[in-house]
Amino acid sequence: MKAAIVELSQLTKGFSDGDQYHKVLDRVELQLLPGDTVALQGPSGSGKSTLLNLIAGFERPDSGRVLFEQQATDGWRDRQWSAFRRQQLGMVFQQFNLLTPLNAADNIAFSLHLINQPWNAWCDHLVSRLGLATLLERKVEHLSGGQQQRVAIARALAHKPRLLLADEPTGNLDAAAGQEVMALLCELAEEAATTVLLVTHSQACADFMRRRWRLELGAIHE
Ligand SMILES: Nc1ncnc2c1ncn2[C@@H]1O[C@H](COP(=O)(O)OP(=O)(O)OP(=O)(O)O)[C@@H](O)[C@H]1O
Repeated sequence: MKAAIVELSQLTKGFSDGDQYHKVLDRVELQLLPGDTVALQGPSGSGKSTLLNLIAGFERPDSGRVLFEQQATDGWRDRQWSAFRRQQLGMVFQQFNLLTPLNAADNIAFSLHLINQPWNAWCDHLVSRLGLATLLERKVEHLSGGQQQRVAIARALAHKPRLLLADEPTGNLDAAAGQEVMALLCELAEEAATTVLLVTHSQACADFMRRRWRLELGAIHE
């Protein structure tokens, strides 16, 4: 059996609201294997984004562990989390989260700039497959939602990360644009050998993934 890219072990996380503690994740166990594509679904407020935030290091667990490629992250400082995100992680969000003063090309090059790498043949391939060749000089705020999400996918995969976290990537798109974005995301993640964990409320979107998990009452069910 291949070693997990990400493993959550007995992971518990909750939030305090006044003097009430509200447990969101309760001793969650999961493993994402190399090449996995997984849809994470569940009711609103069940903790899907919280789980992604724990894997990305934006939140810290109350107890339990996040392991990345068998390395425990418990002792990581902010600097190590930043390096991990720059080098190993790609992220795609519902709201695109592009750098709006910049054009499409500079947004895509941004991930490479953070690790001191130049634009390369893989970036040209991403641009070509995502249909962005004629849009590279355009400010991203002047692009349509579908075009912006295609730029976001190129940015997320430009450095061939080990793991792609996608949070409702089609949430702001119509059905046709959503299907197109999902097909490209899957194709390019596979070419980059990137493991995908995708949060979605859309069954059509989840159907693009090979595995499906449901998060409910703090626990994951496959
Ligand atoms: N930083 C925070 N402080 C306090 N409570 C939080 C925080 N982040 C999340 N929560 C709470 O944790 C619970 C899970 O939130 P989360 O956003 O992870 O759910 P979700 O499954 O992604 O929901 P949705 O599908 O609606 O996006 C919610 O009750 C939310 O209010």
